[in-house]
Amino acid sequence: MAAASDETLLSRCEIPIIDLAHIGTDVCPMKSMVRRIGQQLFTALSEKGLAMLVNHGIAEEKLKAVYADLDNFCALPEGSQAQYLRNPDSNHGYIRPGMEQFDNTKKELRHSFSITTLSAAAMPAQEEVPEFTQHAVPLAHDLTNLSRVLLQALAYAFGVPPATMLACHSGMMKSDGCNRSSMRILYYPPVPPEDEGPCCQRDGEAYTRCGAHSDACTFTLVAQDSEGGLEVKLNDKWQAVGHLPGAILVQTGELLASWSTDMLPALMHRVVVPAGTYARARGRHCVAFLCHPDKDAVIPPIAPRAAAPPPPAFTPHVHLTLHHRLMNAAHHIQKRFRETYA
Ligand SMILES: O=C(O)CCC(=O)C(=O)O
Ligand SMILES: [Fe+2]
Repeated sequence: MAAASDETLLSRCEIPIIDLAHIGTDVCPMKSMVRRIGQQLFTALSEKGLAMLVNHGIAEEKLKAVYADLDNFCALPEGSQAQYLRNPDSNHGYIRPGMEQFDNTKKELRHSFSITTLSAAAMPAQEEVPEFTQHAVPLAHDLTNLSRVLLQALAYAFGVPPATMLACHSGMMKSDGCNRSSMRILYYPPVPPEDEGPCCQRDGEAYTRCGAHSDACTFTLVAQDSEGGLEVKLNDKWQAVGHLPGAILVQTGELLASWSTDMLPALMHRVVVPAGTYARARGRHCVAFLCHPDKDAVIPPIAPRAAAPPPPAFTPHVHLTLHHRLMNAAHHIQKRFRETYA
């Protein structure tokens, strides 16, 4: 069931909004700002599992360009698309509607191009989608750099050296197979699909856009072109998020939840078929950047610095447990892939 009213977390002012203006760059961050943002991020993720980032420096035009490229890719004949289908080993490539299911009770209407390597050879060819590579690669770098800023901010809040946190995520988008980070470009087509006749209330029962799940990563950055049905589970209730033009959402993933022993719980989320005819007929675009640690990373135990309640005592036993979980992060992700892909 979709969230009951037209109200959203945003319209009720229940989403923390974090302003990244003046934070500097990932290589030259402004320390005092990074510390402050670390505390804001920690509070937001521990209380809500998400925050909206504004003044993050990623121009809307860059997002619009990749949305248009995915539209052009989706318009190619199936035979052309087939050359780029997702490779299960690298997790790179095109995922047709129905190939990736988070919830097996409804058909998930979603096209996704998942980018894990920035090599031009792995992208749609110039003659098929002319500027796919030129648009996707810089955006992937921007989202990597934004993730590196947030990792440093979180490190301060956890009392971990920022360099350590960065070192554990050093392979993001390096295309060498040592890190599972991915940039997913997503298109949710109108509901029902154009070849299935007019829209009716029952479409929400047969179809969904993205089934309920949490992400098997450190955190996810989400940019979206419209509200289009994004919901999160808070206090056991599904709640519509709402859309703040230009903002990028950050959501806690399962690995951050594990390392923080659930001080920052993983956020369950989904995208439902919106109730209004106009929103259903419009389709929705989104970019989700899943920030993963390196496959061989060992993250030190983390505890909040100045947050209440007081940090749990990390005994050697807890350290061992965290270390053990971390060593199994790669296995955890493999298991999730087996459950999700047809
Ligand atoms: O479209 C969205 O907002 C969510 C996408 C998502 O959850 C995912 O790709 O993991
Ligand atoms: Fe997700």
